[in-house]
Amino acid sequence: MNQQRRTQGPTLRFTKMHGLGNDFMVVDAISQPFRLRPEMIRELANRNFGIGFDQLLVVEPPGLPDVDFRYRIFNADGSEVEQCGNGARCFARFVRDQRLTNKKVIRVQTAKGVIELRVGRDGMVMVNMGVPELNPPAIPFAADRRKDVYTVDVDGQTVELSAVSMGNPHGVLLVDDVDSAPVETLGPRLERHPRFPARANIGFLQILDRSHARLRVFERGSGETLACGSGACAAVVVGCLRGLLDHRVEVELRGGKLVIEWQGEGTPVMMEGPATSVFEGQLRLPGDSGSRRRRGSARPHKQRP
Ligand SMILES: N[C@@H](CCC[C@H](N)C(=O)O)C(=O)O
Repeated sequence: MNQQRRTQGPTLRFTKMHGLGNDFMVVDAISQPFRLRPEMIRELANRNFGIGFDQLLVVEPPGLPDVDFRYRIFNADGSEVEQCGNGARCFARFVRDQRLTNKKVIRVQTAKGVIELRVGRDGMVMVNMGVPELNPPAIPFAADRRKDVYTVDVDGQTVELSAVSMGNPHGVLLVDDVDSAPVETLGPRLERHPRFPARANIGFLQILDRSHARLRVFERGSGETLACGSGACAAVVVGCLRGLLDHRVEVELRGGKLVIEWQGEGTPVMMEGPATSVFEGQLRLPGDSGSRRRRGSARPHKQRP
């Protein structure tokens, strides 16, 4: 019995959430100790053998003055990344649901700077996603000068795309119809294309009219997701720069709709959308003895409007 206790490590409380079907395991690392290795994150992200999620979000105390929290993001493949739009909305809902703050405007430190989140009365969350970066080395994207559209060679096939960073790197391709777009074939090749030295999220954008678009995103480190918030912001920036979209656009993703606003170069992109809690759970992590067995329990989450 004692032996068994020693092989089981500490328990970890978490909340399963999603933003339009882009799903997350969210961990409060303020009130409980938390450190996971990349292989453990991959195991937990597995949809058959683990909890299953696109990203892990970790809430930590702030490391800067005038900031409420620090928020870290890990893809399903265990890589730590700079930005997550849907995650930011879920983060805002999480810190209020868990009573870590009662503020309506929350300032959060991410790996790429501070973002501001505003929780509305209707439960919708508005995120200031910051000013998009279009300078190739800063994205990072390999090009000798900045252009709105780049030509990229993918195994002998010429592909036209735009490149932008929303804190994280995005490539955006215009397509006639997202349903038949080559997301599964071109997505992974472009994600790891040498011209994106830090890899990239690849969006396939269909323009419906000047204020409506459809989008599918093959995400870096997670594969195609039902929605990508930073991808929707990047797509609207690209659509505006190419003169195809107005300043306020409803973007339809596979999991639902986001409203994105961008007033043009040098201004921040605003994103508005929902954040949903699904259930709360508890895991027993493997102990130091190397036992890889996990035990868990979960209870459905009561929704607040
Ligand atoms: N789902 C996210 C983006 C998550 C990070 C991304 N996969 C990356 O590697 O940059 C969103 O809603 O923005």
